[in-house]
Amino acid sequence: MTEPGRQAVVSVEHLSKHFGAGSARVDALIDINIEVPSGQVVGLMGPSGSGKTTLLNCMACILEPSGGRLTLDGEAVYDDHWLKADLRRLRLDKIGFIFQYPNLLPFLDATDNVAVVLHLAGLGAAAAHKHAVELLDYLEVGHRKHAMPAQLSGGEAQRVAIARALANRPRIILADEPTAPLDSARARIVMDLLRRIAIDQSAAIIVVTHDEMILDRFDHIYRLRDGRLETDELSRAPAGADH
Ligand SMILES: Nc1ncnc2c1ncn2[C@@H]1O[C@H](COP(=O)(O)OP(=O)(O)OP(=O)(O)O)[C@@H](O)[C@H]1O
Repeated sequence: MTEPGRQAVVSVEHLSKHFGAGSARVDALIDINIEVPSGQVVGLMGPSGSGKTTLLNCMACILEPSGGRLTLDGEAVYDDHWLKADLRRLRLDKIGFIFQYPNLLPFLDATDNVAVVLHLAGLGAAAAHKHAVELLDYLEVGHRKHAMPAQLSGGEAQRVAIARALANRPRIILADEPTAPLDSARARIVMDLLRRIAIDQSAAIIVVTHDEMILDRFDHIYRLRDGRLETDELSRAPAGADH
């Protein structure tokens, strides 16, 4: 929930999404309302088929909602239709993506996996390399900067992927099961890094997860069931308060 006077970085109002029509119609999202302020990491949970990925894809402007409103970083982007012509640009400017598997380029070392994105974003090669090393240090994986993806552990590879997702300094980070392949200790390290990023970058981070071991790492948990948000949203103490 957004505290008074604190602007939501992600605001979803009365959002709906259906697929198909007539007897084949599936109501994947029904009247969803979510607000995520800066500095918060929120979880999106629910059984298989409850609408988590559909909601994440709508927030990412990858999937067009069927109705409602979506505001990202103070900009209205959807109000019963897209309000922005260039959704690709919007994604590049505002959103970082983290996936279940890091999807690193196997023929580039850790540094170049990050630098290539910075270079695509317009930095010169030397500046991209320097900033890539800074990002790897920030993600506490700087000591592996010369390692090839095949030489990285699952947790290290995910941290390199997170460094890559930060290349455009996004205010919004959307993560789809980022800790699924990790053991509990590594999952907690990744979640603690996401928290640090949310605070340092005034970002809003939304994590789809089934991982019960990281529940205490979220500021809020939103639970979906059959396309609806359950009303008994669990409010958690800010992570870090008790450890
Ligand atoms: N492209 C599509 N066409 C038709 N139906 C779809 C499509 N995408 C999703 N659905 C349906 O929408 C509902 C929500 O699916 P969604 O993938 O968002 O669930 P989920 O909670 O992410 O599930 P999981 O945990 O298994 O990934 C499901 O009934 C699914 O079958």
